[in-house]
Amino acid sequence: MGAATPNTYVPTHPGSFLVEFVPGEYRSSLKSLKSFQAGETLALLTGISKGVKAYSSVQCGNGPNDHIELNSDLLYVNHSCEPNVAFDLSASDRAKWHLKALKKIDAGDHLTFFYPSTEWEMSQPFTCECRAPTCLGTIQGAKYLSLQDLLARGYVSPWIIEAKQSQSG
Ligand SMILES: C[S@@+](CC[C@H](N)C(=O)[O-])C[C@H]1O[C@@H](n2cnc3c(N)ncnc32)[C@H](O)[C@@H]1O
Repeated sequence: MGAATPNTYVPTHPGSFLVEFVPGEYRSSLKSLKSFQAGETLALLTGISKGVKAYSSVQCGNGPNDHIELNSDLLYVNHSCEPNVAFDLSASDRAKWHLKALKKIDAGDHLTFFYPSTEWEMSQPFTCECRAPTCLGTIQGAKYLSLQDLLARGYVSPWIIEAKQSQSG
């Protein structure tokens, strides 16, 4: 699925999430239409496919081909340095991969995840506009952050924790 446009948009999770389209490159975002408790699963990652590293991919391991495309509105989950959701791809069974709440989410909240929690070295680094008090500025991937900075965001993929431990060891 390529990026949607406002004219052709059909929600992939009707009743749960809605893309808010903003003119300009990469300005759009995903809003929750429902409330969720911390720890709750917002959605299973159905419809994913293998991909190559891209602005739209999510990394699922340290192999060269360990990138997936979400093929859904979850593409529009922006980054925040104080995120409210995480992509948990830790299960060996892909059917269990899911988006989970890191804190209480109210209907109307925008969904954000901490991109370095899954991305080692991003294809498209950017200057973060999350405005969180603990904003890290430039977001390039886990390779460029300390394990402490990663763990402070509530969730990090287990393979990234291992890679950071080997990097510093
Ligand atoms: C997977 S897309 C997320 C959806 C994107 N906002 C869009 O409209 O297509 C990732 C891109 O969105 C932008 N982005 C996401 N979070 C951001 C943030 N906190 N600050 C600035 N840009 C961000 C960056 O350009 C990033 O490469």
